[in-house]
Amino acid sequence: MGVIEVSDLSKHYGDVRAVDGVSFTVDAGEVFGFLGPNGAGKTTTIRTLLGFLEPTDGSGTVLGSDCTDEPAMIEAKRSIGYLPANPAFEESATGREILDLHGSIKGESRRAELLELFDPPLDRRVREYSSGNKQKLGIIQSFMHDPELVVMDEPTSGLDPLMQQRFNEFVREERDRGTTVFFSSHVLSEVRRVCDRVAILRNGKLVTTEKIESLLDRSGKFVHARIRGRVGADAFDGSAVHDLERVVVDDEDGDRDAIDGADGGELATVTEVRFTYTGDVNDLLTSLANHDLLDLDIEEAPLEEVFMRFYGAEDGSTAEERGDADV
Ligand SMILES: Nc1ncnc2c1ncn2[C@@H]1O[C@H](COP(=O)(O)OP(=O)(O)OP(=O)(O)O)[C@@H](O)[C@H]1O
Repeated sequence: MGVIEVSDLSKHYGDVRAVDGVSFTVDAGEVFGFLGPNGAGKTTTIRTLLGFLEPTDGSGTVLGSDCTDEPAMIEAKRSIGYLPANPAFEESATGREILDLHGSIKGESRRAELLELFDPPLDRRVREYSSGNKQKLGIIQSFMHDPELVVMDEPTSGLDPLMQQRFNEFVREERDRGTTVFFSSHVLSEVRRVCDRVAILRNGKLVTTEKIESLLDRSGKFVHARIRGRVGADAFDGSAVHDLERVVVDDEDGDRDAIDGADGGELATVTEVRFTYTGDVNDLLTSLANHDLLDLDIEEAPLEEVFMRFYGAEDGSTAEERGDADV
């Protein structure tokens, strides 16, 4: 049995189908990313699973407890850590008082260790906290009783890049200790570093559940190259190249400074190409090696691109289903 099991779960607010027939399973010891754009239904799913909202239809269990069974959920929550989106701590309390309170209810065996990693100003009142410090307090609060499962709603919002990196390392170590982690995000680059699997939600429906590597393989790389000389549109042709943009910049006035990086005594011409690449990366490097490169960037395609490529249409049909040529 999965640590979280969701079967045909729906939650409607009047006419709004916030969650609409969603099914997935989170296995013990995995880091599972719950991805989707704003308004996709991530928070509603999480709050329903934790028993804060009544499902309209379908079912969910967390650590074996039915999410609609209040006494069972109270018991299960001893072994669950939860970090809501925008945690609402008592504003007049200090961080220390908040941790003391949570510790007295659920336990705090890992408090000191967590405070070494995430260090909010404990003696200040929460109303004076920055959003990043609130988030750090929330992370400590959700892990300090050493739960089996931690559920987090957009955990890195408000954290600076260094803290985000520390959080990612921490989550990987947690997985190695056997903790199951389920967290929502709308940023693929954020989850790709830590997740084993992801589910992608759109308009309340699940569009895919898959291993992060296979999603990244399918979504491809974003390539941006600056090439000395004039390069024809056919130089980067082929079924693995998508959304090719090519700009040729001629330095007709002989003003060499106009083209950054194009040096030498001759008139400079530079071709800039940008495209998404979904083929074998060795083939990409072979074709790039045929050119005199001035600069090259290759990075993971951003989630927005992945959405557009696979789930772009408003009706939820994928480009593949619509038979778009450029897939
Ligand atoms: N209490 C409510 N009453 C009516 N509609 C609601 C309510 N809460 C959420 N919704 C709607 O349900 C849909 C899903 O919202 P939800 O907050 O679950 O999405 P989300 O994926 O968590 O978004 P975000 O990334 O912006 O937090 C949205 O259309 C939202 O407007």
